[in-house]
Amino acid sequence: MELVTFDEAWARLERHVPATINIPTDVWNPVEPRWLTRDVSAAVDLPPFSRSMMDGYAIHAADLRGDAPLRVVGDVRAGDALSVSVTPGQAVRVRTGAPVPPGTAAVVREEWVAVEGDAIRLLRPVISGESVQPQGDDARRGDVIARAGQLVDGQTQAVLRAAGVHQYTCPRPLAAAVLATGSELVTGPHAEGGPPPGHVYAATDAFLQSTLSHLGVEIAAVEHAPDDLDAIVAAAKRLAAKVDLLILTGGASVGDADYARAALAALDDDAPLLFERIWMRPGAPMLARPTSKGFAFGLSGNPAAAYVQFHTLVVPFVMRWLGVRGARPFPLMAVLDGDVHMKPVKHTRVLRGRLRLQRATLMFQPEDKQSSGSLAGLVSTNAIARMDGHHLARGATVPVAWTRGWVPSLGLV
Ligand SMILES: Nc1nc2c(c(=O)[nH]1)N[C@H]1C(S)=C(S)[C@@H](COP(=O)(O)OP(=O)(O)OC[C@H]3O[C@@H](n4cnc5c(N)ncnc54)[C@H](O)[C@@H]3O)O[C@H]1N2
Ligand code: MOO
Repeated sequence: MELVTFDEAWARLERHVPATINIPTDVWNPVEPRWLTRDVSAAVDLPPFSRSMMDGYAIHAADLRGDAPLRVVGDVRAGDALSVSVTPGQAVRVRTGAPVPPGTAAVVREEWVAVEGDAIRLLRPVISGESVQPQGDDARRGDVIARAGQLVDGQTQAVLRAAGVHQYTCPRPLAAAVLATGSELVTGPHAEGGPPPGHVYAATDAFLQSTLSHLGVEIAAVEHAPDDLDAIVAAAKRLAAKVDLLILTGGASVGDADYARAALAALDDDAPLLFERIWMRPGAPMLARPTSKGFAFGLSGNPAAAYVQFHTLVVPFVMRWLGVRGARPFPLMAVLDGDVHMKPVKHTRVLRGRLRLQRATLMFQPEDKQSSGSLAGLVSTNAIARMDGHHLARGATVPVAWTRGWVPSLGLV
């Protein structure tokens, strides 16, 4: 069976990212993370009118440094339409957020004036433009305010709304299904006294689901199937016809009860398997192929191996699919905090561990246990690191990717 290098596996995936169907999205709906497929321009000036930044008095250019009393001729509140203007010798009371009247050179905050009946007197000179935000100061109508590839979350939506944008364009949300295979899997609530002999509790779909959900992918189904070729093929076909992304786990290796390859091959259309084994450890047995609705992966049964396959290749692939232009495996570099010695193998090793900031340096500390049978460390794992070769000394620089903490990592690709 052909083994491909890690970089070749990514190159093949990159060439097969499905085309997205772009849909208009309403800026007033709460949003899962989305990525823009087109630049967005401001529909109105931001702010839409010149406004006061303080509670105070709008005054004319002729009165910025005078100490003569200024007659207060009007009062404008936030939300009011303007009906007065400011002329020399006059002031208009304004509130924070109110439009400033025509003729305004500055707003003097109310702490800086003495009120004398229906007039005010400046307690200090004011500079031109003080406490006034001009119309279009932040962005002008027609300016590009968010570029294609930009993350849209509540923060971006706030800007789009403020700039009068009602809709933006991003890929249609993806739906995914997970099919966990293995007759040994116990999928219900924990039984008293542990699982039946020879059985294990299903684990992998928990992190697949949560990470995909964080990316805004809808989880349409999570199913389990025993090691039975017909059952797995039937479930895989049914799910692949329904969702954009199908992830099979287990049975990815070469045993006579390993059916992932047959199940993926049986999917309706005749798209090729892009690869079925990678020079990667853990995580060598991994399958990938386009489907008529999208894409399917077969991940290793070992949860730790599946975790590595998922975060190295599936997550950046899905992010590309969602429109994150820069998404790629191991987008960051970190300094290794510990020596790593491994058996010499031809594989690209992927280490699980913890990223943390030490002063201004990102440090990666590998977990003690790196075997594909070790799962317990994932409780504190928040990153993976790439290791080519079998020895790395403390202080070496390694390519890394976050596996948790989506808010920082989304901005970093
Ligand atoms: N003769 C060979 N045997 C194996 C090879 C090989 O090259 N030749 N490759 C090994 C490698 S490397 C890996 S990784 C595993 C992957 O095998 P499968 O994808 O076929 O996985 P399974 O056999 O189905 O399961 C492996 C292991 O993981 C447990 N498991 C499965 N699914 C789950 C789940 N959802 N939650 C928790 N645990 C799960 C399962 O009980 C097994 O213990 O193959 C090697 N074998
Ligand atoms: O590829 Mo396997 O995950 O090394 O055990």
